Amino acid sequence: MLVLSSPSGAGKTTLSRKLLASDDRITMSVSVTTRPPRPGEVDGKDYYFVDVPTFHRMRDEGELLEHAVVFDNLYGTPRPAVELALSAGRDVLFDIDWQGTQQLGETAQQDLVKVFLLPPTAADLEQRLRSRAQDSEEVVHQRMAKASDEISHYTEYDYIIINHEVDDSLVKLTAILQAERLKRRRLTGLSSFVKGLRDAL
Ligand SMILES: Nc1nc2c(ncn2[C@@H]2O[C@H](COP(=O)(O)OP(=O)(O)O)[C@@H](O)[C@H]2O)c(=O)[nH]1
Ligand SMILES: Nc1ncnc2c1ncn2[C@@H]1O[C@H](COP(=O)(O)OP(=O)(O)O)[C@@H](O)[C@H]1O
Repeated sequence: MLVLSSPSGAGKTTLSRKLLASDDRITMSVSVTTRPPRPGEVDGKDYYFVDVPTFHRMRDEGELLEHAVVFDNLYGTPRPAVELALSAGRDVLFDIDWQGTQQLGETAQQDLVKVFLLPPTAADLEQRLRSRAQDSEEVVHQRMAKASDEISHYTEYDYIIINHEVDDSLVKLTAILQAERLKRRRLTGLSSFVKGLRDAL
């Protein structure tokens, strides 16, 4: 389970799309949210857009692996898709905030790799939020105001990427993923492979 968190606008969505396009062993976890869709966002692809009662029902029936309030909206990770992907041996990428990351860590610390993305400067962050051109001035202000609080959680993450240039950040994220996949405890079938090797020697 690879988690990518950052203050809004640092580039999580952009980097996630690039990783998904370049690695066929990882699946995106599509969250549910009560936030209204932005122009161009597709239901079931970017998010599952639901109303508040539907979100509450999913939460109450245990259908969410984690959930949190972010910028006055509800967000959560549907459990079945994640469990299905993991049991099929796939990796899962999460674009979730620090609250959700903490909740995943409570049950799956060993299976979690946590990456925090930082903007190079405050001015870059503001410019990226504006360049997305999908949020109102008020929403941009609200997100800038929250950025410092979000960033304060960077110490809870395993890896930090300062997102200067997207392709360079992708190289770094891919390196993290490859190294984590090679951790001895994550290599299924390793002991029988080594046994076979040793028996042949
Ligand atoms: N805990 C949690 N956070 C989420 C989830 N989905 C998205 N988020 C976070 O909610 C925040 C706002 O997301 P969004 O409205 O798409 O805005 P953006 O980050 O500016 O693109 C971001 O920090 C996301 O990482 C989720 O399922 N659970
Ligand atoms: N490394 C980067 N350099 C310049 N612009 C970027 C970079 N990464 C993302 N952006 C732009 O910044 C805006 C916000 O990026 P996005 O991926 O939506 O952020 P997040 O998902 O973290 O809120 C988008 O317009 C995106 O094209």
